[in-house]
Amino acid sequence: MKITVIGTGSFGTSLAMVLVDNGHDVHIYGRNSAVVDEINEQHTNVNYLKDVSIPEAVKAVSNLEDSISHAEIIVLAVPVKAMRQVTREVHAHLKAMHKKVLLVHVAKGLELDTHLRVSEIISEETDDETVQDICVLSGPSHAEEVARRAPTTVSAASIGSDGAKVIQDVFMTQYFRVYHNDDLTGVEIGGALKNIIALAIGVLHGLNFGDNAKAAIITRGLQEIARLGTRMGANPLTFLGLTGMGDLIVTATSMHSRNYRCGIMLAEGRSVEEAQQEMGMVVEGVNTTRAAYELATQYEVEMPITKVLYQYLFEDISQEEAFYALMMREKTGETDDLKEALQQQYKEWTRE
Ligand SMILES: NC(=O)C1=CN([C@@H]2O[C@H](COP(=O)(O)OP(=O)(O)OC[C@H]3O[C@@H](n4cnc5c(N)ncnc54)[C@H](OP(=O)(O)O)[C@@H]3O)[C@@H](O)[C@H]2O)C=CC1
Ligand SMILES: O=C(CO)COP(=O)(O)O
Repeated sequence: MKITVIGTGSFGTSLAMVLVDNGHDVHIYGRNSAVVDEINEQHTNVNYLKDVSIPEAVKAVSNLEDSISHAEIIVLAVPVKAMRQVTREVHAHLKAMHKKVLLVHVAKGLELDTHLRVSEIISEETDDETVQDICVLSGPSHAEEVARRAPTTVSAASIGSDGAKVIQDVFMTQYFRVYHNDDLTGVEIGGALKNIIALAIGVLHGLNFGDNAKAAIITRGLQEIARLGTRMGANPLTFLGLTGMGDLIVTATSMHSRNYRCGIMLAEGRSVEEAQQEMGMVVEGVNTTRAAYELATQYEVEMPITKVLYQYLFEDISQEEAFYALMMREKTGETDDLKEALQQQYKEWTRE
């Protein structure tokens, strides 16, 4: 198929490689012409993927209109904060061309202010005349490992009933296994909120709090992700899958993760702005912590780790205060909320 990836960053580049390996005719659009030239001439993208040789079949382009006229499927691989503007531009070109495509995004975060999931942003900026379906591809998939063709598993979900299965076919290769999942909300919430927990674990690592504390934050973090997710309509089981526990493990335990590394930098004394600047790549967990904290307040869901990280990032609470707030909060049962969500889900299944 003819596919255009929008975004010549780390994940966009590695996905373009997967698609070329799978026999597709792939263009990758980048706004930075130096990166576009580097991909076409050197077959590298050193600022985003070190020691990676990009197949010559990946054709980089710097003209958005041309890249869209090429595509039957468009993969949006830009950060959440750019998603609305990029989608708006893509939609305008599609409209002018009287063209309809399948859209798939791979971004992991929530929009600041609106708190929307990425498929909801895309929905707002497109219509049925330009878009067949809106899909997400998400799961434990560090770009650095995908680009060296290391075995990777992800999930696809979509607004319509067909998109996810088309995306499963399009991306699936020997080393990149794709599942489909009918829980779009759960897939997007898991992918977005794991970045908060990875950032928090990075801080713990930097402060040398130890492995017990890391296990606690990963486990309790998954609980609070599931708590908010199920209140937003997600299936609780999704959080035990690739886009929940899977992505949380890969992000909260790996030096590939920008969120984890950003947490370490914060613990070493860098400001949020300095850490993001030094990273040179997107750290979605910062904005998503703010959005999730506000959503938790709106839905009246308890998210103690998200709240403490929010205060650490934006309100300057001390490490001691953060530690005390988590360890000495009111006593609770371990599985109470999740039990309720599972009972609710079970009622839905048995009604069907
Ligand atoms: N890296 C990973 O391992 C994974 C990342 N993701 C998710 O994918 C999304 C993208 O991440 P990733 O590729 O890593 O990010 P990077 O920071 O590596 O790259 C972002 C890319 O988006 C481009 N970009 C930013 N704003 C615009 C814009 N307005 N118009 C066009 N291009 C734009 C940047 O261009 P420029 O170079 O000019 O700044 C850059 O090429 C994130 O939401 C991330 O969470 C998901 C799974 C794995
Ligand atoms: O989502 C990722 C792996 O699945 C990458 O996480 P980071 O954005 O923290 O690097």
